[in-house]
Amino acid sequence: MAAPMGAPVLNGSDRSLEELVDSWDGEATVMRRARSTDALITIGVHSTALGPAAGGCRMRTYRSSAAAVEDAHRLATAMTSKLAVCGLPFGGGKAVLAVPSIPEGDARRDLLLELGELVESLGGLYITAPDMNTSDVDMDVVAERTSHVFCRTAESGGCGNPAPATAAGVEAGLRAAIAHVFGSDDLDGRRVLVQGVGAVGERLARRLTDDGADVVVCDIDEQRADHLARRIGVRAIPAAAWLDEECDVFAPCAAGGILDEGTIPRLRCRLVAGAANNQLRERADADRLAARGITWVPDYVLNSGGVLKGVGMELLHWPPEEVANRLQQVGEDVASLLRRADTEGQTPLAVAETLASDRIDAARATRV
Ligand SMILES: NC(=O)c1ccc[n+]([C@@H]2O[C@H](COP(=O)([O-])OP(=O)(O)OC[C@H]3O[C@@H](n4cnc5c(N)ncnc54)[C@H](O)[C@@H]3O)[C@@H](O)[C@H]2O)c1
Repeated sequence: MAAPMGAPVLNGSDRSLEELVDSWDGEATVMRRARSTDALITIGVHSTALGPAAGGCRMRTYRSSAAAVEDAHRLATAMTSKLAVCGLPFGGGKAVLAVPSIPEGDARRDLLLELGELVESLGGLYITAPDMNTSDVDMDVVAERTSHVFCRTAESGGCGNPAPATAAGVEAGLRAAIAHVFGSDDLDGRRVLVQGVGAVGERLARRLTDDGADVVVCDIDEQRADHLARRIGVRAIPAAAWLDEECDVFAPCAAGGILDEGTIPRLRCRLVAGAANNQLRERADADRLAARGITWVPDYVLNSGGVLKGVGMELLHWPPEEVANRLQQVGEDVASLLRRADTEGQTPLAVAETLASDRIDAARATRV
């Protein structure tokens, strides 16, 4: 699966496929070589303790099949925690479409149909949705082969693009975290650096600007950041300068793995709260942040708005007002998580992990 020059490739670790499958604590690793294109379809089902495994379908380029499986495992594991913390009756899963380059036209359609067939063959064990490089329009195609899919287009009866709901949930949680750290949720003049102004980051930057925050944006696509900055009247900085920018809040809304032993000592903020999945390179990074006195809101607690809307509307048939309430609830969840972390002298990550595992253990206990 050689990648073309210039395509962003995820390398993964050097572990073999066998090691990855043997060492994962998930329930199932499903792999299928696509018939139509040079692609590997892999689905990680991490846990069905709370219900069928739900989670998005990521399309991207990987160095190897092992790197793709590793990503599916990592993302599925995070979905288990996200859905458990949200209190939703679903487990965690994730699909990865590992492609040499992002397909368009018929090749894309054929690949999505094959994903639909694979999902259908699992009989409801896993329910798919959009993720990186896939959209609600793609989910309409997947739905031609399976009913186990959510976040289809509004025209097809789905909830549409989840990004606006994700951004709304992030803002609610971010305000609660600001109140916790700074003593007031007033955004007026509060400097927030938004890294990545794609589907979620752009919406978050707009919302925060409307509410009076002093927003600074950056993106590896520097033209995108500059355009947005001009349109909403904020400042853009070069993507590489994110560690040099002094701010109250750093809101990562781009890639994962950005917080590690190299970057954490250089952060110039008191709070890190953003939408990006898997922000920590390793678990110990939560302790490194705490040791520096920086409050970090676990990403899967803050970025649950999209899944709350998709699952709520399409799988649990919540009315619109219930969806809106649940998005605001992200703020209350973050506030109570941060309070508990302070009271118990634990990191917010440790508290979120306990919350998730308590819910999963309680569900297992009632089944026995
Ligand atoms: N879309 C959702 O509803 C949703 C839900 C939950 C979590 N997330 C997570 O939030 C993050 C953003 O999602 P999105 O849907 O907005 O993605 P997107 O692809 O629309 O936007 C990502 C943006 O980040 C930029 N970017 C990538 N790497 C960068 C880097 N190193 N520095 C600066 N900018 C960089 C890209 O150029 C792009 O503009 C991802 O980590 C995603 O997994 C998204």
